[in-house]
Formats: sequence, structure tokens, C-alpha cells
Amino acid sequence: MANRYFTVSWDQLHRDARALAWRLLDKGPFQGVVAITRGGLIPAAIIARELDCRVIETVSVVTYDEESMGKPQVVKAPVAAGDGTGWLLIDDLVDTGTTAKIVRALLPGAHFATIYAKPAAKPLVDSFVTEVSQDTWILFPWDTEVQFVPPIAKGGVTPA
Ligand SMILES: O=P(O)(O)OC[C@H]1O[C@H](OP(=O)(O)OP(=O)(O)O)[C@H](O)[C@@H]1O
Ligand code: HPA
Ligand SMILES: [Mg+2]
Repeated sequence: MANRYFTVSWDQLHRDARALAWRLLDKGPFQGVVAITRGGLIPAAIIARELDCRVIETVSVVTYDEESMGKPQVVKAPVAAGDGTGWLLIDDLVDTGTTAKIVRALLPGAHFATIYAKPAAKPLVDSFVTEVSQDTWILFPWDTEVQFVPPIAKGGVTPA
């Protein structure tokens, strides 16, 4: 369970995605990028632009929380990437590693990179930029909006 938040702005996301692209420069060239939808789409677009890569494939896995007892479902398999050799696989983050394990099994040859990584799944990633503790929930700009907060003296609370 998350007990803190790490808020990522569009600017920060762009900077961190570019930092990842720098790290990936000497791991390529890649014949294409596979984005893990949906969270990997925007990071993949930024990184593909920086690496001058125009071929983008997608893979989609829907995972369910423990309460629903459902099995993760691959709702869109990658078509063009073979076993992943020569391809760059991108997601926004790894957390428990459930998504990463499934996608790695589909594309064992790919170089797997994420912007953020939590400790439980760090060993599953080949490249990442920032480690975030397991109990921190990352708030991405596409999931949030800016809103008014009352002054501290009037009860405003700034999340840690
Ligand atoms: O390591 P895990 O515990 O599997 O969590 C990481 C995954 O969870 C989020 O995707 P989510 O399944 O919420 O779907 P989305 O990308 O469509 O938002 C995130 O984008 C990663 O893909
Ligand atoms: O920390 C997170 N933030 C957003 N989505 C996620 N999906 C798994 N972990 C996270
Ligand atoms: Mg995702």
C-alpha cells in the first residue's frame, strides 16, 4: 500500500524520458520500439523521437488486483517484433513486476527500459532512470490535474 506520493509533472516526465534516451544511446541502434500501453506510450514517443526511431509496436497487458483474483490478460500481443531481439521495450514504470514478467516472456530478446523502477521489480529492467521506494505511488501527469489548495494556516495540507 502506498503511503506517499511522487508527483511527476509533464516537464519532469519529459526530462526523465530524455535522460533515459541518453542511457539507451549506446545500447542500440534499435530496429523499433515496443510501447507497453497505455503508460508506456508517451515515454515511448519521447524516446523514439530522441533515438530517431520511427517504427513503433505496442503490447497491452491488463492486470487485476489480488481481490479480483483474475489472471493478467495479454489483450494486445506484439505482432512485428519477433522475440524482441533488436527491439527496445518501454514502460513508464515497474512496480510489482507482474506486467514486466509477462511482457519479457513474450519478448525475451528485447532491451527493457522504464523511466521509474520500484525495488521489487528493479532486477527485471535493463535500464531505468529513477528508483522510487515500494511504498510510493507515482502520480503521472496524465492521471492528475492541478487544483487549488487552501493556505496552511487555513487547513491546507501539502502531501509529503
Ligand atoms: O509492475 P506492475 O505491478 O505490473 O505495475 C506496473 C504497470 O502498472 C501500470 O500499468 P497499468 O496496468 O495500470 O495500466 P496502464 O498502463 O494502462 O495505465 C504501469 O503503467 C505499468 O505498466
Ligand atoms: O506507482 C504507480 N503509479 C501509477 N501507476 C502504477 N501502476 C503500478 N504502480 C503505479
Ligand atoms: Mg502500464
